[in-house]
Amino acid sequence: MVSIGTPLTESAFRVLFCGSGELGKEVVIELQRLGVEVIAVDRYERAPAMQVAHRSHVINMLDAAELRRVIELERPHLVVPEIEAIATPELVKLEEEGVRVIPTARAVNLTMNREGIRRLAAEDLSLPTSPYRFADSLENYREAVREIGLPLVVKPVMSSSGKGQSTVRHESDIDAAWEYAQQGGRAGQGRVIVEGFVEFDYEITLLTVRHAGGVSFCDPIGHIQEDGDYRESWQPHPMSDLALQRSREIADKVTESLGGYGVFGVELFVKGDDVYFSEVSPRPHDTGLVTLVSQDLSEFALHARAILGLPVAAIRQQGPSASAVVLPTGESRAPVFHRLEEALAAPDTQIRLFGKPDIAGRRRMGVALAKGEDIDSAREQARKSAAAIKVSF
Ligand SMILES: Nc1ncnc2c1ncn2[C@@H]1O[C@H](COP(=O)(O)OP(=O)(O)OP(=O)(O)O)[C@@H](O)[C@H]1O
Ligand SMILES: NCC(=O)N[C@@H]1O[C@H](COP(=O)([O-])[O-])[C@@H](O)[C@H]1O
Ligand SMILES: [Mg+2]
Repeated sequence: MVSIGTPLTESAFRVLFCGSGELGKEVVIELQRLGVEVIAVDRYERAPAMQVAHRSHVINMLDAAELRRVIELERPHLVVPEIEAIATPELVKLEEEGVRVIPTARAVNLTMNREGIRRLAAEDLSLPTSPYRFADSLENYREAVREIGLPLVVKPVMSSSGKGQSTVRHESDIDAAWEYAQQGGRAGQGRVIVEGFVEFDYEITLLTVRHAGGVSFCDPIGHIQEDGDYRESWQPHPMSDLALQRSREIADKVTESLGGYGVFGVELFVKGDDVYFSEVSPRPHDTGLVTLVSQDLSEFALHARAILGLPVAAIRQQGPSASAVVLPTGESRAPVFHRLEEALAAPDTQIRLFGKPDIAGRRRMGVALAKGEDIDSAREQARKSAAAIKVSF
């Protein structure tokens, strides 16, 4: 039986977020609607989820002692990792001491490092993936490149949103990709994964929900990535029955192995009827922002329900829908968003502005969402709406 008390009293059900970006913000809003007390933690002040939580802490989440201090101070019923860059081995220890980590500390620890999740998927679970090698010196890297062959993709083992990632198509780009990965990784001590380039027809995110009533799949989300970072997503992405069945089998296997309750974003490459596992987020996925308009229960609402141990009886897809990111480049501690009337002029269009407190270079600051007669028109409207938004710095 799940019971929820009263926020800010001794009966409160407390949830602590490690990471407070745009994805966490939407989950926090859903938890607030269920009367949960929410504590938001991140490395900087006024992060998006902090602005809708009951209170917040600013710490270096990669520092094990700091992470432990905040969790012991707040004594949350659940700890919800929202980004990868956390001292996950400390979460494993805390879990052994009785702290509940979503979905599990092992899942968070394995997926924070590309090596952990890739070896689990390819070697333990025998799921199809791109060919891969790991390297932590320029010499080993060059050898890995020779073994895999061009074209290939180089990524720091610890990075996300495409940071430090490059595709190598020509001999002359090999060393530059190593250098770029050295600068782009976080806390990875220079280790990289070298992956054979998969010439896929399309790629999808299969949102998979593990909850008290079993496992549910959302309709597949198609997306476009540039520089390893998402630009547009849409749902439902058309697929053959066989490719969809294989996708669900892969998603079920990998999420079952990771265990726990919550939403997982299973990233898959599809070529014909062949499906390759790429990676998985043990949390809502950025491409799943489209579910804010495409489903009756968004991926954020689903995560909230699942982690609380509540059932998900059905997920209703509500027609062709799309998202397009608002991704400005500039320098500011108080950016301003203009021409919102134009962005919202068309019916069935919404925007989210994340409220990030500053920008230094390129940063995702918002998203446009649209429904349409078909996927093409939904995508066109989402792109138009995102492009209409002008940012001043
Ligand atoms: N082996 C590969 N073959 C072809 N394309 C790839 C390969 N690996 C990555 N990509 C492309 O780069 C994108 C980003 O890669 P990946 O998901 O591994 O990076 P990431 O930094 O973890 O991104 P995010 O955190 O946004 O998921 C993929 O969605 C895909 O478009
Ligand atoms: N692909 C992972 C992803 O989209 N994560 C989302 O971006 C935030 C970091 O944004 P920032 O880099 O602008 O601070 C994270 O907190 C999370 O919400
Ligand atoms: Mg990815």
